Amino acid sequence: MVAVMNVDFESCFIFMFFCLFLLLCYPLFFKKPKDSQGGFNLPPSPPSLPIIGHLHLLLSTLTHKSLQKLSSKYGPLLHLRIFNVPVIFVSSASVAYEIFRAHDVNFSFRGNPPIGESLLVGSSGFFTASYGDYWKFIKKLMVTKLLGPQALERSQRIRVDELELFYTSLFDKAMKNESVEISKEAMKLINNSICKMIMGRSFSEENGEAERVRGLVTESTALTKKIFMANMLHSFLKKLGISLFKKEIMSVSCRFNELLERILEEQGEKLDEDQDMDMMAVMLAAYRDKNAECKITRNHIKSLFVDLVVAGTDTSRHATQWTMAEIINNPKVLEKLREEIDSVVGRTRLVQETDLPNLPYLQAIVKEGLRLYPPGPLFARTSREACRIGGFYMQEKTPLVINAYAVMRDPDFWEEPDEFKPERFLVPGKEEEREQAHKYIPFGIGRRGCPGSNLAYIFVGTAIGVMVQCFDWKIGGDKVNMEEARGSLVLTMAHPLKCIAVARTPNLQIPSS
Ligand code: HEM
Repeated sequence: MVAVMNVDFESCFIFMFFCLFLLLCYPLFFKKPKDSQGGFNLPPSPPSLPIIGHLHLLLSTLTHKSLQKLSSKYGPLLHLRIFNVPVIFVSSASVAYEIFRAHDVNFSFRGNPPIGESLLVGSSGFFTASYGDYWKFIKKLMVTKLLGPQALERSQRIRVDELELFYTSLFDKAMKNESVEISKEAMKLINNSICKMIMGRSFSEENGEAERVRGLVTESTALTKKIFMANMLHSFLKKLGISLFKKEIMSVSCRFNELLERILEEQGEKLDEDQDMDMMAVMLAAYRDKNAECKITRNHIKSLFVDLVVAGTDTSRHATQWTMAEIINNPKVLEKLREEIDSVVGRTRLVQETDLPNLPYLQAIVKEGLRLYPPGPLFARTSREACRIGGFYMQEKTPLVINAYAVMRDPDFWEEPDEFKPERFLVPGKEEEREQAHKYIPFGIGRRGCPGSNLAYIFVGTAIGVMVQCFDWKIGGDKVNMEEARGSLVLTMAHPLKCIAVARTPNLQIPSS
Protein backbone atom coordinates (compact mmCIF):
# COMPACT_ATOMS: atom_id res chain seq x y z
CA MET A 1 0.00 0.00 0.00
CA VAL A 2 1.27 3.48 -0.75
CA ALA A 3 2.05 5.61 2.31
CA VAL A 4 -0.08 8.76 2.42
CA MET A 5 1.89 11.98 2.47
CA ASN A 6 0.51 15.26 3.79
CA VAL A 7 1.26 18.16 1.49
CA ASP A 8 0.85 21.73 2.61
CA PHE A 9 2.08 23.82 -0.32
CA GLU A 10 2.40 27.50 0.34
CA SER A 11 3.37 28.23 -3.21
CA CYS A 12 1.99 26.78 -6.36
CA PHE A 13 5.46 27.04 -7.91
CA ILE A 14 6.87 24.57 -5.41
CA PHE A 15 3.97 22.37 -6.32
CA MET A 16 4.74 22.62 -10.02
CA PHE A 17 8.41 21.80 -9.52
CA PHE A 18 7.50 18.92 -7.31
CA CYS A 19 5.25 17.58 -10.02
CA LEU A 20 8.02 18.02 -12.54
CA PHE A 21 10.16 15.80 -10.35
CA LEU A 22 7.38 13.27 -10.13
CA LEU A 23 7.13 13.33 -13.87
CA LEU A 24 10.62 11.92 -14.11
CA CYS A 25 9.74 9.16 -11.70
CA TYR A 26 6.25 8.32 -12.85
CA PRO A 27 5.88 8.88 -16.58
CA LEU A 28 3.04 6.45 -16.41
CA PHE A 29 0.85 8.94 -14.60
CA PHE A 30 1.34 11.77 -17.01
CA LYS A 31 -0.16 10.35 -20.12
CA LYS A 32 -2.36 12.87 -21.90
CA PRO A 33 -6.05 12.09 -21.61
CA LYS A 34 -7.67 10.42 -24.53
CA ASP A 35 -9.10 13.30 -26.54
CA SER A 36 -11.49 11.20 -28.47
CA GLN A 37 -13.53 8.12 -27.94
CA GLY A 38 -15.69 6.59 -30.59
CA GLY A 39 -15.19 9.56 -32.88
CA PHE A 40 -16.21 12.29 -30.40
CA ASN A 41 -13.85 14.98 -29.21
CA LEU A 42 -13.56 16.85 -25.96
CA PRO A 43 -14.81 20.48 -26.07
CA PRO A 44 -12.36 23.21 -27.17
CA SER A 45 -9.45 24.12 -24.99
CA PRO A 46 -6.90 26.97 -24.88
CA PRO A 47 -3.19 26.18 -25.37
CA SER A 48 -1.78 24.33 -22.38
CA LEU A 49 1.62 24.11 -20.69
CA PRO A 50 3.65 20.90 -20.71
CA ILE A 51 2.87 18.57 -17.81
CA ILE A 52 0.63 20.85 -15.73
CA GLY A 53 -1.78 21.51 -18.59
CA HIS A 54 -4.00 24.44 -17.57
CA LEU A 55 -3.31 24.31 -13.84
CA HIS A 56 -1.94 27.86 -13.91
CA LEU A 57 -5.29 29.15 -15.20
CA LEU A 58 -7.16 27.61 -12.29
CA LEU A 59 -4.69 28.98 -9.78
CA SER A 60 -5.39 32.50 -11.00
CA THR A 61 -6.67 34.68 -8.19
CA LEU A 62 -10.19 35.31 -9.50
CA THR A 63 -10.90 31.94 -11.08
CA HIS A 64 -14.53 32.62 -12.05
CA LYS A 65 -13.49 35.80 -13.89
CA SER A 66 -10.57 34.25 -15.74
CA LEU A 67 -12.82 31.35 -16.77
CA GLN A 68 -15.47 33.83 -17.93
CA LYS A 69 -12.85 35.53 -20.07
CA LEU A 70 -11.67 32.23 -21.53
CA SER A 71 -15.19 31.19 -22.42
CA SER A 72 -15.79 34.42 -24.32
CA LYS A 73 -12.89 33.32 -26.54
CA TYR A 74 -13.28 29.53 -26.67
CA GLY A 75 -17.03 29.15 -26.19
CA PRO A 76 -19.36 28.37 -23.30
CA LEU A 77 -18.33 24.70 -23.14
CA LEU A 78 -14.61 24.21 -22.82
CA HIS A 79 -12.22 21.75 -21.30
CA LEU A 80 -9.08 22.39 -19.30
CA ARG A 81 -6.51 19.80 -18.39
CA ILE A 82 -5.04 19.65 -14.90
CA PHE A 83 -2.06 17.33 -15.39
CA ASN A 84 -3.87 14.50 -17.16
CA VAL A 85 -7.32 15.17 -15.70
CA PRO A 86 -9.75 16.82 -18.13
CA VAL A 87 -12.25 19.14 -16.44
CA ILE A 88 -15.27 20.54 -18.32
CA PHE A 89 -16.35 24.14 -17.74
CA VAL A 90 -19.78 25.55 -18.54
CA SER A 91 -20.38 29.29 -18.80
CA SER A 92 -23.75 29.72 -20.47
CA ALA A 93 -27.36 29.07 -19.54
CA SER A 94 -28.10 27.23 -22.78
CA VAL A 95 -25.30 24.69 -22.28
CA ALA A 96 -26.22 24.26 -18.59
CA TYR A 97 -29.81 23.72 -19.68
CA GLU A 98 -28.83 21.10 -22.22
CA ILE A 99 -26.70 19.21 -19.68
CA PHE A 100 -29.16 19.21 -16.80
CA ARG A 101 -32.28 18.61 -18.89
CA ALA A 102 -30.92 15.31 -20.12
CA HIS A 103 -28.22 14.37 -17.59
CA ASP A 104 -29.25 15.68 -14.16
CA VAL A 105 -28.97 12.28 -12.45
CA ASN A 106 -25.70 11.49 -14.20
CA PHE A 107 -24.22 14.76 -12.88
CA SER A 108 -25.71 14.45 -9.37
CA PHE A 109 -22.35 13.39 -7.93
CA ARG A 110 -19.51 15.48 -6.61
CA GLY A 111 -16.61 13.06 -7.06
CA ASN A 112 -14.66 11.23 -4.38
CA PRO A 113 -14.08 13.28 -1.22
CA PRO A 114 -10.39 14.27 -1.14
CA ILE A 115 -9.86 13.46 2.57
CA GLY A 116 -12.21 10.70 3.67
CA GLU A 117 -11.87 11.07 7.44
CA SER A 118 -12.42 14.85 7.48
CA LEU A 119 -15.72 16.31 8.76
CA LEU A 120 -15.21 18.97 6.13
CA VAL A 121 -15.86 17.48 2.66
CA GLY A 122 -15.09 13.97 3.90
CA SER A 123 -16.76 10.66 3.10
CA SER A 124 -19.44 11.03 5.86
CA GLY A 125 -20.67 14.37 4.52
CA PHE A 126 -23.99 15.15 2.88
CA PHE A 127 -22.46 17.63 0.45
CA THR A 128 -20.01 15.01 -0.81
CA ALA A 129 -22.41 12.04 -0.56
CA SER A 130 -23.10 10.08 -3.72
CA TYR A 131 -26.58 10.44 -5.08
CA GLY A 132 -28.01 7.33 -3.37
CA ASP A 133 -29.85 6.05 -0.28
CA TYR A 134 -27.96 8.05 2.35
CA TRP A 135 -28.32 11.31 0.39
CA LYS A 136 -32.04 10.68 -0.14
CA PHE A 137 -32.61 9.85 3.55
CA ILE A 138 -30.90 13.05 4.73
CA LYS A 139 -32.49 15.22 2.06
CA LYS A 140 -35.94 14.07 3.23
CA LEU A 141 -34.99 14.75 6.85
CA MET A 142 -33.64 18.16 5.91
CA VAL A 143 -36.87 19.13 4.20
CA THR A 144 -39.18 17.86 6.96
CA LYS A 145 -37.12 19.00 9.95
CA LEU A 146 -35.22 22.06 8.84
CA LEU A 147 -35.60 23.66 5.44
CA GLY A 148 -39.03 22.83 3.98
CA PRO A 149 -41.86 25.42 4.25
CA GLN A 150 -43.53 23.77 7.27
CA ALA A 151 -40.25 23.29 9.13
CA LEU A 152 -39.41 26.95 8.47
CA GLU A 153 -42.77 28.00 9.85
CA ARG A 154 -42.15 25.98 13.03
CA SER A 155 -38.72 27.56 13.58
CA GLN A 156 -39.88 31.13 12.88
CA ARG A 157 -39.69 32.18 16.56
CA ILE A 158 -35.95 31.42 16.61
CA ARG A 159 -35.32 33.82 13.72
CA VAL A 160 -37.63 36.51 15.11
CA ASP A 161 -35.59 36.54 18.35
CA GLU A 162 -32.27 36.58 16.50
CA LEU A 163 -33.44 39.39 14.20
CA GLU A 164 -34.30 41.49 17.25
CA LEU A 165 -30.84 40.86 18.66
CA PHE A 166 -29.39 41.88 15.29
CA TYR A 167 -31.37 45.13 15.41
CA THR A 168 -30.40 45.77 19.05
CA SER A 169 -26.71 45.29 18.31
CA LEU A 170 -26.90 47.76 15.37
CA PHE A 171 -28.90 50.20 17.49
CA ASP A 172 -26.31 50.08 20.33
CA LYS A 173 -23.55 50.82 17.84
CA ALA A 174 -25.59 53.65 16.33
CA MET A 175 -26.04 55.20 19.79
CA LYS A 176 -22.29 54.99 20.43
CA ASN A 177 -21.47 56.22 16.92
CA GLU A 178 -19.41 53.03 16.52
CA SER A 179 -18.53 51.60 13.12
CA VAL A 180 -20.55 48.52 12.07
CA GLU A 181 -18.92 45.70 10.10
CA ILE A 182 -21.94 44.44 8.19
CA SER A 183 -20.66 40.94 7.46
CA LYS A 184 -19.79 40.33 11.15
CA GLU A 185 -23.26 41.37 12.32
CA ALA A 186 -24.89 39.29 9.57
CA MET A 187 -22.69 36.32 10.48
CA LYS A 188 -23.93 36.40 14.11
CA LEU A 189 -27.56 36.62 13.04
CA ILE A 190 -27.31 33.77 10.54
CA ASN A 191 -24.97 31.47 12.45
CA ASN A 192 -26.89 31.67 15.73
CA SER A 193 -30.18 31.08 13.90
CA ILE A 194 -28.89 28.06 11.96
CA CYS A 195 -27.31 26.45 15.05
CA LYS A 196 -30.52 26.88 17.06
CA MET A 197 -32.59 25.53 14.19
CA ILE A 198 -30.40 22.43 13.84
CA MET A 199 -29.89 21.49 17.48
CA GLY A 200 -32.30 23.57 19.53
CA ARG A 201 -29.63 25.76 21.06
CA SER A 202 -27.00 28.22 19.95
CA PHE A 203 -23.39 28.22 21.06
CA SER A 204 -22.60 30.34 24.07
CA GLU A 205 -21.30 33.88 23.48
CA GLU A 206 -20.08 34.08 27.09
CA ASN A 207 -17.47 31.29 26.97
CA GLY A 208 -16.34 32.14 23.44
CA GLU A 209 -17.87 28.99 21.91
CA ALA A 210 -20.01 30.93 19.41
CA GLU A 211 -17.02 32.97 18.27
CA ARG A 212 -15.02 29.73 17.81
CA VAL A 213 -17.74 28.27 15.57
CA ARG A 214 -17.87 31.45 13.49
CA GLY A 215 -14.06 31.38 13.23
CA LEU A 216 -14.17 27.77 12.01
CA VAL A 217 -16.80 28.64 9.40
CA THR A 218 -14.59 31.48 8.12
CA GLU A 219 -11.53 29.20 8.05
CA SER A 220 -13.51 26.55 6.17
CA THR A 221 -14.59 29.08 3.56
CA ALA A 222 -11.03 30.30 3.16
CA LEU A 223 -10.07 26.72 2.28
CA THR A 224 -12.59 26.38 -0.57
CA LYS A 225 -10.07 26.89 -3.33
CA LYS A 226 -7.67 24.35 -1.85
CA ILE A 227 -10.53 21.90 -1.35
CA PHE A 228 -11.58 22.46 -4.96
CA MET A 229 -8.06 21.68 -6.20
CA ALA A 230 -7.74 18.68 -3.86
CA ASN A 231 -11.06 17.38 -5.18
CA MET A 232 -10.14 17.82 -8.85
CA LEU A 233 -6.78 16.14 -8.43
CA HIS A 234 -7.82 13.52 -5.90
CA SER A 235 -7.92 10.43 -8.11
CA PHE A 236 -4.71 11.41 -9.90
CA LEU A 237 -2.68 12.22 -6.75
CA LYS A 238 -3.98 9.20 -4.85
CA LYS A 239 -1.91 7.03 -7.17
CA LEU A 240 1.15 8.94 -5.98
CA GLY A 241 0.19 8.65 -2.31
CA ILE A 242 -0.37 12.39 -2.05
CA SER A 243 -3.18 13.91 -0.03
CA LEU A 244 -3.27 17.56 -0.97
CA PHE A 245 -3.81 20.18 1.78
CA LYS A 246 -4.59 17.45 4.28
CA LYS A 247 -2.96 19.23 7.20
CA GLU A 248 -5.03 22.42 6.85
CA ILE A 249 -8.29 20.60 6.17
CA MET A 250 -7.80 18.21 9.10
CA SER A 251 -6.88 21.03 11.44
CA VAL A 252 -10.30 22.66 10.92
CA SER A 253 -12.02 19.28 11.00
CA CYS A 254 -10.43 18.32 14.36
CA ARG A 255 -11.51 21.56 16.00
CA PHE A 256 -15.06 21.11 14.73
CA ASN A 257 -14.94 17.54 16.01
CA GLU A 258 -13.93 18.58 19.53
CA LEU A 259 -16.77 21.08 19.73
CA LEU A 260 -19.38 18.77 18.28
CA GLU A 261 -18.49 15.78 20.47
CA ARG A 262 -19.36 17.90 23.49
CA ILE A 263 -22.66 18.94 21.95
CA LEU A 264 -23.54 15.36 21.03
CA GLU A 265 -22.96 14.22 24.61
CA GLU A 266 -25.30 16.92 25.83
CA GLN A 267 -27.94 16.28 23.16
CA GLY A 268 -27.84 12.52 23.85
CA GLU A 269 -28.68 13.14 27.51
CA LYS A 270 -31.79 15.18 26.79
CA LEU A 271 -32.93 12.93 23.94
CA ASP A 272 -35.24 10.75 26.01
CA GLU A 273 -37.30 13.69 27.31
CA ASP A 274 -37.57 15.36 23.91
CA GLN A 275 -40.90 15.05 22.15
CA ASP A 276 -40.51 17.61 19.37
CA MET A 277 -37.16 16.49 17.99
CA ASP A 278 -34.91 18.87 16.06
CA MET A 279 -32.75 17.64 13.21
CA MET A 280 -29.79 16.65 15.35
CA ALA A 281 -32.03 14.74 17.78
CA VAL A 282 -33.54 12.76 14.89
CA MET A 283 -30.06 11.89 13.66
CA LEU A 284 -29.03 10.81 17.18
CA ALA A 285 -32.13 8.65 17.51
CA ALA A 286 -31.35 7.02 14.14
CA TYR A 287 -27.74 6.51 15.27
CA ARG A 288 -28.94 4.64 18.37
CA ASP A 289 -31.60 2.63 16.53
CA LYS A 290 -30.09 -0.61 15.27
CA ASN A 291 -33.07 -1.10 12.92
CA ALA A 292 -33.03 2.42 11.48
CA GLU A 293 -33.98 2.84 7.79
CA CYS A 294 -30.47 4.12 7.12
CA LYS A 295 -27.36 3.32 9.17
CA ILE A 296 -26.15 6.56 10.75
CA THR A 297 -22.70 6.97 12.30
CA ARG A 298 -21.51 9.63 14.71
CA ASN A 299 -19.40 11.10 11.91
CA HIS A 300 -22.49 11.42 9.71
CA ILE A 301 -24.12 13.60 12.38
CA LYS A 302 -21.07 15.79 12.89
CA SER A 303 -20.39 16.15 9.16
CA LEU A 304 -23.99 17.11 8.49
CA PHE A 305 -23.77 19.84 11.10
CA VAL A 306 -20.54 21.14 9.52
CA ASP A 307 -22.07 21.02 6.01
CA LEU A 308 -25.15 22.97 7.04
CA VAL A 309 -23.34 25.56 9.11
CA VAL A 310 -20.61 26.18 6.55
CA ALA A 311 -22.93 26.06 3.49
CA GLY A 312 -25.56 28.25 5.15
CA THR A 313 -23.64 30.89 7.06
CA ASP A 314 -20.90 32.32 4.90
CA THR A 315 -22.94 32.28 1.71
CA SER A 316 -25.81 34.21 3.28
CA ARG A 317 -23.64 36.71 5.09
CA HIS A 318 -21.60 37.53 1.97
CA ALA A 319 -24.81 37.92 -0.02
CA THR A 320 -26.11 40.33 2.65
CA GLN A 321 -22.91 42.35 2.57
CA TRP A 322 -22.67 42.64 -1.23
CA THR A 323 -26.34 43.57 -1.53
CA MET A 324 -26.13 46.19 1.20
CA ALA A 325 -23.06 47.67 -0.48
CA GLU A 326 -24.98 48.00 -3.78
CA ILE A 327 -27.92 49.61 -1.95
CA ILE A 328 -25.61 52.19 -0.36
CA ASN A 329 -24.02 52.87 -3.75
CA ASN A 330 -27.46 53.37 -5.34
CA PRO A 331 -29.36 55.99 -3.28
CA LYS A 332 -32.41 55.79 -5.57
CA VAL A 333 -32.74 52.07 -4.88
CA LEU A 334 -32.41 52.77 -1.14
CA GLU A 335 -35.10 55.44 -1.30
CA LYS A 336 -37.52 53.26 -3.25
CA LEU A 337 -36.98 50.31 -0.91
CA ARG A 338 -37.50 52.45 2.14
CA GLU A 339 -40.77 53.80 0.72
CA GLU A 340 -41.93 50.22 0.18
CA ILE A 341 -41.04 49.13 3.72
CA ASP A 342 -42.48 52.27 5.32
CA SER A 343 -45.77 51.86 3.48
CA VAL A 344 -46.13 48.09 4.09
CA VAL A 345 -44.59 47.72 7.57
CA GLY A 346 -44.48 51.27 8.95
CA ARG A 347 -41.94 52.59 11.43
CA THR A 348 -43.25 51.32 14.72
CA ARG A 349 -42.53 47.61 14.39
CA LEU A 350 -39.60 45.70 13.00
CA VAL A 351 -39.89 44.22 9.50
CA GLN A 352 -40.39 40.44 9.74
CA GLU A 353 -39.98 37.45 7.46
CA THR A 354 -43.79 37.22 7.19
CA ASP A 355 -43.68 40.67 5.53
CA LEU A 356 -41.39 39.48 2.73
CA PRO A 357 -44.16 38.28 0.35
CA ASN A 358 -45.60 41.83 0.54
CA LEU A 359 -42.25 43.48 -0.25
CA PRO A 360 -41.62 42.68 -3.95
CA TYR A 361 -38.97 45.36 -4.39
CA LEU A 362 -36.97 44.05 -1.43
CA GLN A 363 -37.18 40.55 -2.93
CA ALA A 364 -36.04 41.89 -6.32
CA ILE A 365 -33.05 43.60 -4.67
CA VAL A 366 -31.99 40.38 -2.93
CA LYS A 367 -32.27 38.46 -6.21
CA GLU A 368 -30.27 41.07 -8.08
CA GLY A 369 -27.59 40.99 -5.36
CA LEU A 370 -27.32 37.21 -5.74
CA ARG A 371 -27.21 37.49 -9.53
CA LEU A 372 -24.26 39.88 -9.55
CA TYR A 373 -22.46 38.36 -6.56
CA PRO A 374 -23.31 34.66 -6.26
CA PRO A 375 -21.47 33.57 -3.08
CA GLY A 376 -20.67 30.25 -4.78
CA PRO A 377 -19.61 31.47 -8.25
CA LEU A 378 -18.43 27.99 -9.30
CA PHE A 379 -20.01 24.69 -8.35
CA ALA A 380 -18.68 21.30 -9.30
CA ARG A 381 -20.21 17.95 -10.19
CA THR A 382 -18.86 14.71 -11.62
CA SER A 383 -20.42 12.43 -14.24
CA ARG A 384 -21.19 8.92 -13.07
CA GLU A 385 -21.26 7.50 -16.58
CA ALA A 386 -19.82 8.52 -19.92
CA CYS A 387 -22.14 10.76 -21.91
CA ARG A 388 -22.34 13.06 -24.90
CA ILE A 389 -22.97 16.77 -24.61
CA GLY A 390 -23.37 18.97 -27.65
CA GLY A 391 -21.60 16.35 -29.79
CA PHE A 392 -18.67 16.18 -27.36
CA TYR A 393 -17.71 13.06 -25.47
CA MET A 394 -17.31 13.01 -21.67
CA GLN A 395 -15.79 9.98 -20.03
CA GLU A 396 -17.24 8.59 -16.80
CA LYS A 397 -16.07 10.45 -13.68
CA THR A 398 -15.38 13.63 -15.63
CA PRO A 399 -15.48 16.70 -13.36
CA LEU A 400 -17.89 19.39 -14.55
CA VAL A 401 -17.74 22.94 -13.23
CA ILE A 402 -20.60 25.41 -13.74
CA ASN A 403 -19.58 29.05 -13.72
CA ALA A 404 -22.71 30.59 -12.18
CA TYR A 405 -21.01 33.99 -12.17
CA ALA A 406 -20.56 33.91 -15.96
CA VAL A 407 -24.03 32.44 -16.59
CA MET A 408 -25.70 35.23 -14.61
CA ARG A 409 -23.71 37.94 -16.40
CA ASP A 410 -24.15 36.46 -19.86
CA PRO A 411 -24.85 39.43 -22.19
CA ASP A 412 -26.91 37.16 -24.49
CA PHE A 413 -29.50 36.76 -21.74
CA TRP A 414 -29.14 39.74 -19.43
CA GLU A 415 -29.49 43.37 -20.48
CA GLU A 416 -26.64 45.47 -19.08
CA PRO A 417 -25.46 42.39 -17.22
CA ASP A 418 -22.92 44.16 -14.99
CA GLU A 419 -25.38 46.79 -13.71
CA PHE A 420 -27.31 46.55 -10.43
CA LYS A 421 -30.92 46.82 -11.63
CA PRO A 422 -33.40 45.15 -9.29
CA GLU A 423 -36.29 46.23 -11.55
CA ARG A 424 -35.39 43.41 -13.95
CA PHE A 425 -36.85 41.01 -11.36
CA LEU A 426 -40.18 42.84 -11.23
CA VAL A 427 -41.25 41.87 -14.76
CA PRO A 428 -44.13 39.40 -14.31
CA GLY A 429 -43.70 35.90 -15.74
CA LYS A 430 -39.98 36.31 -16.42
CA GLU A 431 -38.77 34.78 -13.20
CA GLU A 432 -39.99 31.24 -13.66
CA GLU A 433 -38.72 31.21 -17.24
CA ARG A 434 -35.27 32.30 -16.04
CA GLU A 435 -35.02 29.62 -13.40
CA GLN A 436 -36.29 26.88 -15.66
CA ALA A 437 -33.88 27.89 -18.41
CA HIS A 438 -30.99 27.95 -15.88
CA LYS A 439 -30.27 31.64 -16.51
CA TYR A 440 -30.61 32.41 -12.80
CA ILE A 441 -28.63 29.87 -10.77
CA PRO A 442 -27.21 31.35 -7.52
CA PHE A 443 -28.41 28.19 -5.75
CA GLY A 444 -27.15 25.69 -8.32
CA ILE A 445 -29.17 23.37 -10.52
CA GLY A 446 -31.31 20.25 -10.33
CA ARG A 447 -31.55 17.70 -7.55
CA ARG A 448 -28.18 18.64 -6.05
CA GLY A 449 -29.16 22.32 -6.04
CA CYS A 450 -29.16 24.15 -2.71
CA PRO A 451 -31.87 22.94 -0.31
CA GLY A 452 -31.46 26.12 1.79
CA SER A 453 -32.59 28.71 -0.78
CA ASN A 454 -35.85 29.59 1.04
CA LEU A 455 -33.99 30.07 4.31
CA ALA A 456 -31.30 32.09 2.54
CA TYR A 457 -33.92 34.45 1.07
CA ILE A 458 -35.31 34.91 4.59
CA PHE A 459 -31.91 35.66 6.13
CA VAL A 460 -30.79 38.11 3.46
CA GLY A 461 -34.25 39.69 3.02
CA THR A 462 -34.85 40.34 6.73
CA ALA A 463 -31.29 41.54 7.43
CA ILE A 464 -31.45 44.02 4.53
CA GLY A 465 -35.02 44.95 5.50
CA VAL A 466 -34.00 45.86 9.08
CA MET A 467 -30.90 47.77 8.01
CA VAL A 468 -32.87 49.88 5.53
CA GLN A 469 -35.98 50.33 7.67
CA CYS A 470 -34.23 51.36 10.88
CA PHE A 471 -31.00 53.13 9.92
CA ASP A 472 -29.31 55.59 7.63
CA TRP A 473 -25.80 54.55 6.65
CA LYS A 474 -22.69 56.72 6.46
CA ILE A 475 -19.56 55.48 4.71
CA GLY A 476 -16.07 56.97 4.42
CA GLY A 477 -15.94 58.41 0.85
CA ASP A 478 -18.57 58.59 -1.88
CA LYS A 479 -18.91 54.96 -2.87
CA VAL A 480 -18.35 51.55 -1.33
CA ASN A 481 -15.35 49.83 -2.91
CA MET A 482 -16.77 46.75 -4.67
CA GLU A 483 -13.43 45.03 -5.35
CA GLU A 484 -13.39 41.26 -4.86
CA ALA A 485 -10.99 39.51 -2.50
CA ARG A 486 -8.55 37.23 -4.25
CA GLY A 487 -7.87 33.59 -3.61
CA SER A 488 -11.19 32.30 -2.24
CA LEU A 489 -13.86 30.45 -4.17
CA VAL A 490 -16.55 32.20 -2.12
CA LEU A 491 -17.22 35.65 -3.54
CA THR A 492 -15.93 37.95 -0.80
CA MET A 493 -15.45 41.73 -0.61
CA ALA A 494 -11.78 42.72 -0.61
CA HIS A 495 -12.60 45.55 1.80
CA PRO A 496 -15.31 44.46 4.23
CA LEU A 497 -18.17 46.95 4.36
CA LYS A 498 -17.82 49.15 7.45
CA CYS A 499 -20.18 52.04 8.08
CA ILE A 500 -21.84 54.14 10.74
CA ALA A 501 -25.50 53.49 11.43
CA VAL A 502 -27.79 56.40 12.26
CA ALA A 503 -31.10 55.37 13.88
CA ARG A 504 -34.21 56.57 12.02
CA THR A 505 -37.07 54.79 13.83
CA PRO A 506 -37.24 56.30 17.36
CA ASN A 507 -40.73 54.88 18.00
CA LEU A 508 -39.92 51.28 17.08
CA GLN A 509 -41.38 48.71 19.49
CA ILE A 510 -39.31 45.60 20.19
CA PRO A 511 -41.57 43.17 22.10
CA SER A 512 -38.81 41.30 23.95
CA SER A 513 -36.70 44.31 24.96
C1 HEM B 1 -27.26 33.02 -0.13
C2 HEM B 1 -27.14 31.84 0.43
C3 HEM B 1 -26.78 30.54 -0.27
C4 HEM B 1 -26.26 30.33 -1.51
C5 HEM B 1 -25.91 31.37 -2.57
C6 HEM B 1 -26.09 28.90 -1.67
C7 HEM B 1 -25.59 28.29 -2.81
C8 HEM B 1 -25.40 26.93 -2.94
C9 HEM B 1 -24.86 26.29 -4.12
C10 HEM B 1 -24.42 27.02 -5.39
C11 HEM B 1 -24.83 24.95 -3.88
C12 HEM B 1 -24.33 23.88 -4.85
C13 HEM B 1 -25.50 23.55 -5.73
C14 HEM B 1 -25.25 22.63 -6.89
O1 HEM B 1 -24.29 21.85 -6.92
O2 HEM B 1 -26.07 22.69 -7.81
C15 HEM B 1 -25.35 24.74 -2.55
C16 HEM B 1 -25.48 23.50 -1.96
C17 HEM B 1 -25.93 23.32 -0.67
N1 HEM B 1 -26.40 24.29 0.19
FE1 HEM B 1 -26.58 26.27 -0.20
N2 HEM B 1 -26.51 28.28 -0.52
C18 HEM B 1 -26.95 29.25 0.36
C19 HEM B 1 -27.49 29.05 1.61
C20 HEM B 1 -27.69 27.83 2.19
C21 HEM B 1 -28.35 27.60 3.46
C22 HEM B 1 -28.97 28.70 4.34
C23 HEM B 1 -28.27 26.27 3.72
C24 HEM B 1 -28.80 25.50 4.91
C25 HEM B 1 -28.69 25.87 6.15
C26 HEM B 1 -27.59 25.64 2.59
C27 HEM B 1 -27.31 24.29 2.48
C28 HEM B 1 -26.76 23.69 1.36
C29 HEM B 1 -26.51 22.26 1.27
C30 HEM B 1 -26.77 21.23 2.36
C31 HEM B 1 -25.99 22.03 -0.01
C32 HEM B 1 -25.58 20.69 -0.61
C33 HEM B 1 -26.73 20.10 -1.44
C34 HEM B 1 -26.43 18.74 -2.02
O3 HEM B 1 -25.27 18.40 -2.22
O4 HEM B 1 -27.38 18.00 -2.31
N3 HEM B 1 -27.26 26.62 1.69
N4 HEM B 1 -25.70 25.95 -1.99
